[in-house]
Formats: sequence, structure tokens, C-alpha cells
Amino acid sequence: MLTICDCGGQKPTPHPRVPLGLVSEHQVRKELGKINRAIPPREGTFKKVLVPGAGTEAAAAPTVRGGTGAEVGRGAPSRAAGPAGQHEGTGRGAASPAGKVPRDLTMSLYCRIAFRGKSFCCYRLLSTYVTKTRYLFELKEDDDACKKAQQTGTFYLFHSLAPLLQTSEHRYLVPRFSLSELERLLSKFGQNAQRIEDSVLIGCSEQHEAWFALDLGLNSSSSTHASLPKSEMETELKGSFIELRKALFQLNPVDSSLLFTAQSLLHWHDGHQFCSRSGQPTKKNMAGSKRVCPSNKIIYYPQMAPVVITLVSDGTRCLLARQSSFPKGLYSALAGFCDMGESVEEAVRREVAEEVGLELERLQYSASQHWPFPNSSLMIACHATVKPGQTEIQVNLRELEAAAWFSYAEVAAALKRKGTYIQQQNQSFPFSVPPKLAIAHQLIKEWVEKHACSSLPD
Ligand SMILES: NC(=O)C1=CN([C@@H]2O[C@H](COP(=O)(O)OP(=O)(O)OC[C@H]3O[C@@H](n4cnc5c(N)ncnc54)[C@H](OP(=O)(O)O)[C@@H]3O)[C@@H](O)[C@H]2O)C=CC1
Repeated sequence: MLTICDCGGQKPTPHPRVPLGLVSEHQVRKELGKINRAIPPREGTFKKVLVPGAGTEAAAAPTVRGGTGAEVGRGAPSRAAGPAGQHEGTGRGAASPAGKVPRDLTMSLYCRIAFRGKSFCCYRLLSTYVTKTRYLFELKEDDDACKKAQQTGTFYLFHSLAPLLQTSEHRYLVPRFSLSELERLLSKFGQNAQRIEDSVLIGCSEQHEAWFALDLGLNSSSSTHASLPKSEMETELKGSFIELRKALFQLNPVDSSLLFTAQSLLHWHDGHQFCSRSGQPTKKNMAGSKRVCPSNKIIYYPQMAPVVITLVSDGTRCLLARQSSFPKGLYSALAGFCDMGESVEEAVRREVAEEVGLELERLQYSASQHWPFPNSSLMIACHATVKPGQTEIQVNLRELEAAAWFSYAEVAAALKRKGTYIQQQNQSFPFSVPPKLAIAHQLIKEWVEKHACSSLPD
């Protein structure tokens, strides 16, 4: 296959050879016009155009930087839009000067015409998501590419695992800094720009702007970097380093998800600076997707602990529980870490039996979530139904403070924060459920919605 792609500013690989004598410029222009009509003009949706039949994908990656598949047609100058001239080009997004057919595009068209017998369905368009994923994969694998990406990337800053946030009308904004801004900052605090190598890759934009996170408060074993003074940095950066758990409810979901990833990765690196076999300092790769012990080459990868979280129902009520550490009145679904060797199903059955003494009959997977507190967990959320007639709860007081069955009306009210009250240690507290961001909330919401639907008259 021959590819036109945005390969993130990397050096283009040469095209497979195509016999140039096969097609005339007129044919190329005509094909451009067809592509213009065939590709829906949704900017940012498609990035790669794979043309069947010539070479392998790996062998072909010429760059049309910043140009999406849609732009290839839409942005092409009018002279390139084919002899019919229906497509008045704007020049926007075109990868070549007006009137010239972009070289990479020409190449693909030569191939396309050469394989003209095949239908348009043979053309595979890789989505922005796929190109983004492949770009991130490359940055994780290739230290040089990752270092290069830092030059155009942006950085989230942390201090001792607390992200830098700025306040705006009861919400938190998460500022990002360019490499040059970061270098200036480090130099102002008497630090070497080499510290930037302690940063970890946490994602990228659709335009392949890589995002990194750097903790200015943690020390790394492999560097001599000292922790930078928190309050002076806050003044300089016009923000505050706020514990992520406290900031959670004033962040938008996209920011919180990125900060979850960033904090978890930074935390993992902080706790894995030495090889458990040799005792020697381990070395992080540029992206922070692994650490290697230089003496014995053991590779350490960031890990999450699998946790099952289950909303148990008896058909009409759902079972919620609380630990003494929860805020007063808050009840949640049953959660617990998976034991070594267990399947998700086994872990769910064991946890429910252990914590509330019930046996499950049916189990249904719902969704999953990465949860960074206190260490990275992969939350695997399920709905379950108890065996008929087995509804008597026996609370394991070593695990839980209380557990109870709640009716649809009670749970629906708690979701809407229209508090029912609940008795706890001879006091009454508003009954509440975990906040929206937590997967426990999603499970409870799903149960309420399902219950509402099933109780509707046919
Ligand atoms: N996002 C969400 O909706 C929710 C997330 N959670 C998360 O799920 C996780 C488990 O919940 P829960 O069981 O209630 O949590 P707890 O924090 O009560 O942990 C229960 C027990 O597990 C032990 N433990 C800690 N880490 C591990 C591990 N990696 N593997 C095995 N055991 C471990 C603890 O030991 P020790 O004595 O060392 O503390 C503790 O005895 C927690 O991280 C919690 O934050 C829970 C509910 C909702």
C-alpha cells in the first residue's frame, strides 16, 4: 500500500517506485477533482489515505504536514481541481503552492490510476484517532522522536504530585507551558534544562502536539535535581499546586482524565527508581512508558492494580455500603482488589461474599475506569443479582462500617441530591452517593435508569 499521511513531522520514507510514464498530468488533475467530491469535507476526521497495491504501509510515509484527507481535496488550488474546474480552491490546507499538485498526492494518484480497476471501497482512510495513536506509540518507542516532540509540545506542571491549577469562576483551569517557557522558568530557579527529561508523555492533540507532565517537587535518583520551592513557583506561575483529590470536582472531565494519567505516571516513576533485583538506579525512557535497569536490562512497566466494583441488586433494591473513612452519609458500590490468579467473575463473587455474605446469581460487565487514588487502579464495574431468597446482609465489619438495601426512590433522590436522610451513629446525615466522576456513580445511575425503564407500563 502507498500512504499519504501525517507522520508527525518525522522524516518521510521514500515512496515505492511508481512508473511515472503511466499517467499524464491531466489524469492527475482529474483524479484530484474526483477525490474532492468523494471525501466528505469534515476537517480533522481523516488523516491517512492508503492506496492499495503498492508496497507496504511501513515502506511508505511521505508527509502532507497538517493536511487532513479532507483538506487534500478541499484545500487544493483551483488549477489542481481538474479540468472541469468545479472546485474553486482556497489554498487553505494545501500542502503546495497554488497551481502545483502536491508531490505526495501526485504519487498516490499515480498509484490510484494504476489500480483503477478496484472500487473506491479499497481505499482505507485512517481516522485521526488511529494516526494519533500510532504517533503516541512511536514517541513511546523512540527516544529521539519523543525528545523532538518536546520542542513543539506542551507541559503540565506538578509539585510533589499536586498539579498546577489556576482559578477561574469556581472552576480550575490547567495551564500548559511550552518548552521555551519551561526552560526560562527552570533557569530562573537556577535549574538545568536537563530536568525536562524527567517529564512523562501523557497524550497528544489531534494535531500531534505532544503533552507532557513534569514534577518540579520530586527528586529523581538518576539526576541531581533538587525540589523547587513551591510557593515561589506558585507566585511565578500565577497558580497553585493543589492536591488532585481536592480539585476533582472543579475540573472538566478531559482535564481530570489527563491529570489522573499524569499523576499516576509521575507517582509510579517516583516509586520505581531502583531495580528490585540489583538495587541499582533504573533509567526512564524519554516518554516515561518504562524504566530499565542498566546493569541487568530488566524492564519495569507502569502498572495498575485491577479492582472490581459491583452494584448488587435483588431485583427491586440495590445494595450500597460504606467504610468509616467515607464522608458522613455517603454510600457506594462494593469494591475490592483482585487476588492473584482470579478472573473478574471470581473476584466479584468473592468480594460480595466476603463483604456482605451474599451469593451472586447473575453478573454483567458495565464499564471500566482508571482511578489514581491512592495508587493506580483499573476499576472494572459490574452489575450483579443475588440468588433468589438470599437477601440477608451479613456485614464484614473488618471491611465495612455498614451496608443496606436501598429502594429505587431513595437512590434516585440521592442521585439528584434531593437528600433522603440516613441514620448513622445516632445522628442523621443526608444520604449521598459518589460524585459523577467515579465509576461507582455511573453504576448507580445505570441501575436507576434501568429500573425506571423496567417499571414503565408496556
Ligand atoms: N472510582 C470509584 O468509583 C471507586 C474507586 N474505589 C477504589 O477502589 C480501590 C479498592 O477499594 P476498597 O477495597 O474499598 O479500598 P481500600 O482502600 O479499603 O482497600 C481495601 C484493602 O485492600 C488493601 N490493598 C491496597 N492496595 C492493594 C493492592 N494493590 N492489592 C491488594 N490489596 C490492596 C488495603 O490494604 P492496606 O491495609 O495496605 O490499606 C486494604 O486492606 C481503592 O483504590 C478505592 O479508591 C473504590 C470505590 C469506588
